Amino acid sequence: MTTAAVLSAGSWGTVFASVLADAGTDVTLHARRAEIADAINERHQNPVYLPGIDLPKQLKATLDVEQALPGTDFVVVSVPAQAMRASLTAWAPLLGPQTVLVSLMKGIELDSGLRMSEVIADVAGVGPERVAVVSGPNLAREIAGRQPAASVVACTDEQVAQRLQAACHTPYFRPYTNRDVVGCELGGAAKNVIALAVGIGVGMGLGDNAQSLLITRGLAETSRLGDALGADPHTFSGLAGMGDLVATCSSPLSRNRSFGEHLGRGQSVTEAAAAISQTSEGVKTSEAILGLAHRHGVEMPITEAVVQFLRGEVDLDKATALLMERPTKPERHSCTR
Ligand SMILES: NC(=O)c1ccc[n+]([C@@H]2O[C@H](COP(=O)([O-])OP(=O)(O)OC[C@H]3O[C@@H](n4cnc5c(N)ncnc54)[C@H](O)[C@@H]3O)[C@@H](O)[C@H]2O)c1
Ligand SMILES: O=P(O)(O)OC[C@H](O)CO
Repeated sequence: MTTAAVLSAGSWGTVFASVLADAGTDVTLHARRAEIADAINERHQNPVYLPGIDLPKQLKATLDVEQALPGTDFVVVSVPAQAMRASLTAWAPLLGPQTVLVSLMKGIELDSGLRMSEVIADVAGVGPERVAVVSGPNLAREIAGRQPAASVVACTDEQVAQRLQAACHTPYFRPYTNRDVVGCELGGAAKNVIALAVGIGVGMGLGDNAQSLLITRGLAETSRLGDALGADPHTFSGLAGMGDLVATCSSPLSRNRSFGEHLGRGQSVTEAAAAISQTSEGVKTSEAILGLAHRHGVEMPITEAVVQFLRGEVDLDKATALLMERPTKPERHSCTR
């Protein structure tokens, strides 16, 4: 039987662990709080992150990472992107020599500009063939209700991707494989920034035309950066690109879009963070992506406007003007600079 440990028991970690369990994988979920571990083991619920949702009865939770990790086929990491390096540094000594590490995270490390799979490889000292990524239009609460969804399992080693695909394939969760780890991770991280922008627009009372503008040109600027980073341009029209962008920008379940809505209604970043109270990766990842864009000479005007607004350098009217008053130009294929 395939075995997996999932670190940790937030929204997506809990739901992806449930998917693995429903797929027949033997899963242990690591929780940081006793109330969560006990509720999962005794009542099959995670009352903090997924109140009212019934989890698979075979899903086990533990507070003891030394019990969860040793000897597992997959170690799945699902913590906020900016906390990943420190968390994995503590867990790395417990990893087995064959274990494949799986990132569920959709962020870029702020200080280094590294993607999560790069941070994992760096901290765990493993090659790219032992690091996989799961990314796609996967709003945790819908999947917790076993509503149909698809995703992408990306790894440079196709056989590793296929093993993970089999370990998480259920009647309601359909994973595709892809060898383009760069494109899948960038698509997942950048869509959070665009979802912030769309949410801000919604909060300001802007209509569907403006939302479509941000989504479409957001995909264009993401594809430009992907081109510079060596991603496969086709990835951005797939589930980890356009698919996730549309789901996140359209759904009231998205924390990033909701965070943006609070900002668009005039709340501060601190007030919006308090209102959402869960991970909204786009806030810090916007800075990281803009840093990458500058380093590679890529124009990302929507990301730039989001960053300037979050830094308090421009207000919403000025941010809107920055985007709308840019020089006009032909609409080109999205991955041409
Ligand atoms: N929720 C979703 O629908 C969803 C779907 C796909 C991908 N993701 C991605 O998964 C990642 C995790 O998101 P989430 O929704 O589970 O977030 P969450 O806020 O629901 O849970 C975060 C988890 O990380 C833990 N944590 C928080 N700070 C930590 C720290 N400093 N060190 C170690 N652990 C810490 C928390 O205890 C919690 O278990 C993010 O990168 C997110 O973009 C989320
Ligand atoms: O709630 P968000 O904004 O973190 O988005 C969740 C998932 O990434 C959607 O695929």
